[in-house]
Amino acid sequence: MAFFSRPQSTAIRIVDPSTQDELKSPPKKDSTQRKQCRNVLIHGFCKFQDKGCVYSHPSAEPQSPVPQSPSLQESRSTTLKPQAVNAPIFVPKAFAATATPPPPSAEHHTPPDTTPSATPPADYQGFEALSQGTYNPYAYTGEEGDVTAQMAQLDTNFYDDSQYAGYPEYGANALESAYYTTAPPVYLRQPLDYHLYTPTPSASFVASAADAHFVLASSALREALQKRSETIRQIPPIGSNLPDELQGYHTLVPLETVGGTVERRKFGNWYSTVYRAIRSSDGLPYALRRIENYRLMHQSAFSAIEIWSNIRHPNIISVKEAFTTRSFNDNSLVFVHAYHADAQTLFDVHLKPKPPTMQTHFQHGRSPHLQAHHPTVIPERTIWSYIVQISSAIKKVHDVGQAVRMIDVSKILLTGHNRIRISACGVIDVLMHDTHQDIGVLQQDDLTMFGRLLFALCCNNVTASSGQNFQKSLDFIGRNYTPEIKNAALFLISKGGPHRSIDQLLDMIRSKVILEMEDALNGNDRLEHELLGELENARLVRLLCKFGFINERPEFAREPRWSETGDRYIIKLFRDYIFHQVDEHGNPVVNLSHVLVCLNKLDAGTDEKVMLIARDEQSCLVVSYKEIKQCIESAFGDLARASTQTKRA
Ligand SMILES: Nc1ncnc2c1ncn2[C@@H]1O[C@H](COP(=O)(O)OP(=O)(O)OP(=O)(O)O)[C@@H](O)[C@H]1O
Repeated sequence: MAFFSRPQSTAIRIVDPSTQDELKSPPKKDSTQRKQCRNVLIHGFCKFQDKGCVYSHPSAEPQSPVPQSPSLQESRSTTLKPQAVNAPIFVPKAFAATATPPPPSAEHHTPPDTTPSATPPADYQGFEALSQGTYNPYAYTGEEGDVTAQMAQLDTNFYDDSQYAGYPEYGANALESAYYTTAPPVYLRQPLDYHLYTPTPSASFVASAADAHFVLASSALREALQKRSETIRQIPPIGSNLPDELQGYHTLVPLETVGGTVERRKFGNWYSTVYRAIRSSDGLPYALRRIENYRLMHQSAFSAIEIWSNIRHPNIISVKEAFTTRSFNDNSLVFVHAYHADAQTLFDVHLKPKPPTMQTHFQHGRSPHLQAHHPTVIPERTIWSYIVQISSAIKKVHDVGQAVRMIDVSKILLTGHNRIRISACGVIDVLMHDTHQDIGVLQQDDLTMFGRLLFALCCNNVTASSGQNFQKSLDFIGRNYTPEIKNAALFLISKGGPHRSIDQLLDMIRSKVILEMEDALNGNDRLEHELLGELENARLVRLLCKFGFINERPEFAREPRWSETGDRYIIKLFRDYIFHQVDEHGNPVVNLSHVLVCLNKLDAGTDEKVMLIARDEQSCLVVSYKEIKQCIESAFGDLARASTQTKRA
């Protein structure tokens, strides 16, 4: 059985190196068997002697004018010398299996023939190409079979096709066609290093440390998203006396303080309360708006909900459904909307009087006493952003022949950084179903309500557009904002004719719409940038899962060969090396950085060596991360194959 095949080489006894004979490196290929390099004959030296030229170079010493690069020298000096540990060369099973290069495949290993009919003699192609700056050592086709074999060997050692089998988009062919179709000939197939974190664009192009108009700075964005998750998982307050279940929704949590001394505002003529609830069928949170004591007279009132449930717009809170219920011990009407965790109304954000602060007086060194909050003027850019977003939402609704009917500071929610959405859509349509009104008139009302909202936001006062405040508010807007804002507010609030439309407003503010689009696209780039940074999060989990599958399988508990020899033994010792280290006092070392460093190196398959010590401390193994990676791939492959065989049987 494949699982139990005995490894070719395993443990090395720890012995005194001086007592051991020096081991010889494997003999190199006899260069005299190869043709002599013509460069040496013609020029007396070959520039490419150490750079891939496969011909023989009899006098090796001073003839190469090209000094060896430090990195090359270094990599040679750091190459494992088996003598150093006085041990035979360790060849793990998986490695040994792939050590013999497979027959060269034309598709992958033969260098593409780039030269058309008038090809210069093969031996001189290198110089020609060099003079043209396109030198490719592997296109030096004098002994193509030899080069191809070398490439095949290199290829096999660097890259194992099977590890990408599950990822068609990472497949070697896909990569080649994606990256190299128009490129000049390649010497080696370079797989995408998908185990490496891809560098994100320079901070000077995508500034993730600072707030963008629609996206917070990277750290603040993460914090906000964490807080949202926390909010979604908040449990209902004890003694809230809410129904356990409501038409397929459970775990109701009120989103506003109710009862006690809290003054309740009315939704039209009715009291309403908003809850977050979890829908049983999909386990997701939704916002439930309950209208208390409302008796629905006609089922046809819900027809508007059907229309609203089909409207999708980034500035409208989507409508899911509506139903009546007696679960609250009254006749309640419930509207279900999309839930946006941590959303706040524009009233709460900008207009609500804030609690008094003492900060100013402390700063001036005077005795602290409470200072009333003075509302701050909302920046013009923010006002324009709100205007464009609300206009866009209104346009969508008017285009489908509906009216929003509720554009108010208490019904527009701030759901993200400068992102607003109109909430409670469809509610008035149901509540006022019996009062028939012309849709054109309702759409004109939308514009007027929009104008009032603009006055309220610019002047920090919900009654800014009312009779006695109107002139003062207009002056205030004139002093604090550009004339364009004032014009837009006047256009919306004025009793225009029936031709006043949202399209006219959009024409007036075209330049601001473009600005908003720029910011939205920049926000998109920022989010892609953030996503790129998170893309490879799963790779260490994948590795740990493989460890979990391989280590200590109970069905092999009585089979010492499963874990005590071969690849599995190396994996077991490596697992000890990562997780089970102890300090000099025998206490466990719990060092997460060590774990992450080891797993990252393992995933990358680096050439760095580690010494793995047997549990009895009588023997050790010196293996590279690359070899351990191959052991894991091989052991996991055995398991994966066995699992599919069982299924087939
Ligand atoms: N879809 C939603 N997703 C998340 N939170 C919401 C949603 N709809 C409303 N809320 C939150 O519920 C709370 C109450 O909303 P509501 O519309 O009742 O506002 P209000 O200021 O209490 O107005 P009202 O006078 O109508 O009671 C607000 O804090 C709002 O942020």
